[in-house]
Amino acid sequence: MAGDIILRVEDLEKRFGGIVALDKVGLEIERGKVTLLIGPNGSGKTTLVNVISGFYKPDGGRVLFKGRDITGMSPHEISKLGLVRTFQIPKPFANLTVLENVLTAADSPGENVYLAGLARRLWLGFEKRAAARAFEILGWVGLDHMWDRRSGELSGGQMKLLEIARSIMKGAEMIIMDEPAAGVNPRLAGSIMERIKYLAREKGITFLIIEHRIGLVKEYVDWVYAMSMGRVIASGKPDEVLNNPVVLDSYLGG
Ligand SMILES: Nc1ncnc2c1ncn2[C@@H]1O[C@H](COP(=O)(O)OP(=O)(O)OP(=O)(O)O)[C@@H](O)[C@H]1O
Repeated sequence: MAGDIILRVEDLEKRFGGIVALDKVGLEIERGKVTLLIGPNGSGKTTLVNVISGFYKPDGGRVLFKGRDITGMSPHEISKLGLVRTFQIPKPFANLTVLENVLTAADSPGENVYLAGLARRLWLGFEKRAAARAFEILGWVGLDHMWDRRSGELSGGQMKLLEIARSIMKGAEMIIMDEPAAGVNPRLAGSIMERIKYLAREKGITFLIIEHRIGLVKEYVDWVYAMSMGRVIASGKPDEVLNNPVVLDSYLGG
């Protein structure tokens, strides 16, 4: 794939006892695109994103983000560099409003501010900027009209959009998402994917998504990687990969 490569994975290996979960996996993700990772159960998709985002240490190979070797860094360090994995919003956060949920994802100005004795003035300035930024991001995901609603009142689909908003507030340039279309009806799944596509096209945010409901998402993605038994078995434009006999066989075999 040509273009600006934001993430490169080289010869990644991960074993669990005798199981080879990743067998020299390599891939390239282009900036500002939506890339879909598919494969039958147990093919290594979750292990791959766990290694990329720092939750597992690989047994071999490298992960390069924006040209920098991030292999073996902690999830927190990786997230600070702009590669963020979304997670379900924790239960206690359901009582916060939509805006508060986005604000809690912001980086505070840090301890030095307090030590400087200028705390209050700087803090207020920070809060004002953070609130303006949070509103802007809520607009991008189409939740700005719900800013003062309790997050617990949101639908499953809106919660997914809130997860994305929190990631962007954290400074994400690339977002890894597990099953954005899971548990939402097909029409809503389409509107979530429409937003993801918009954020990629218009805001330059890169997405890597794992999704089992391929039919619902394929029209919104730019590139597909297919895995089977710990290896990448095909990559290309969605229709090419999804009609590839090797890929179809891997699902039948699984
Ligand atoms: N923590 C672990 N300990 C032991 N084996 C694991 C662990 N995580 C994954 N595996 C094994 O590694 C292989 C790849 O699993 P992985 O969960 O990455 O696949 P997947 O493609 O994400 O599957 P699914 O679509 O079902 O989520 C499987 O054989 C799985 O049993």
